[in-house]
Amino acid sequence: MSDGTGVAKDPKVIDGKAFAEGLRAKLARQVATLKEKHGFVPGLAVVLVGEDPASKVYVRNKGEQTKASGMASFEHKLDAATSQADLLALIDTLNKDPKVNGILCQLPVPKQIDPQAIIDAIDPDKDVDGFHVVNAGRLATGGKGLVPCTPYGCLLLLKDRLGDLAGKHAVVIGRSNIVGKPMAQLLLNESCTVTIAHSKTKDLPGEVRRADIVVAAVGRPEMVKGDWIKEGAVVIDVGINRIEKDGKGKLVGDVDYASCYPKASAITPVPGGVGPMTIALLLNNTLIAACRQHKVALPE
Ligand SMILES: Nc1nc(=O)c2c([nH]1)NC[C@@H]1CN(c3ccc(C(=O)N[C@@H](CCC(=O)O)C(=O)O)cc3)C=[N+]21
Repeated sequence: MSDGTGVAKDPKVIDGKAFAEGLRAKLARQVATLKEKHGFVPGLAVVLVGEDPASKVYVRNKGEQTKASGMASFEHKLDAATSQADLLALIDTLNKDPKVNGILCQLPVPKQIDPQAIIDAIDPDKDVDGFHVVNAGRLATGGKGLVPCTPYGCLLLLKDRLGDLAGKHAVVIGRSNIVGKPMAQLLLNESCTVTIAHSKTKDLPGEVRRADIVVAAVGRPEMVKGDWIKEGAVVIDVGINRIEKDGKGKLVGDVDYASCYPKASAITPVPGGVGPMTIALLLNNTLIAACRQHKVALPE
């Protein structure tokens, strides 16, 4: 396979960037269809309070991609000293605005604000992060909700590689509400046998060695080592860690790529793996939310 640069692509490497580009091209066509047939475009509101470095990268990429897909982007950049009451008032306005179909408040928020209060305040039907308890409950009970973007993106990459996931043993490392828990739910819904490992897991390398699918979402740079990986396993790296290496800033995942690569049958790189998928699925969730709010079918 070639990407036009003359450099052959490594088939072992799961190209999340290319997959996300394909998704976004499809989204742009769907958005165009909605505009033509139904006279509306999906709208996404992103709220950023203060300046978190990880959120800034995310906001920059997202803003460009929202507009490129033909959707409406509403950015609200608030001062780091914003009170919880003021933020809740903005969320209330966005909940009531019919042009806003999706709302995302960047996390983390400054310490005077309780993130749970913000998540609880967002209309579940506009909760494109899928963090609201109603959406977590729908995912857990097989209902029609909005699925958190990062695990959703990981699932699409896995299904693209493996097809049917039924019966696979999946080990999810990390138990956050944002990635680990919803990832485990999604894999369970695909009939995987799922283990959720975490900081208190007794023999983490031993647990990971049994996995056909490894999803690493702990936020610890290069923690998962090659000798933990069963020959032929598929490795999905959710981590985005900025580290200093040889005096330079570098982006690494939760997986020690160099040692895991030879063992895996497929592996996601950082950057260019799961990260771009998160944004593509955010736009996809916005499209889904908009279609439901307008009571029209999702275009082909
Ligand atoms: N309510 C909320 N929802 C989120 O989903 C959320 C959030 N808050 N706060 C911040 C984190 C971070 N996050 C990223 C998503 C994509 C990339 C991404 O596109 N990464 C690229 C580029 C990375 C780079 O070049 O720095 C890659 O991995 O290839 C990064 C980071 C979403 N977050």
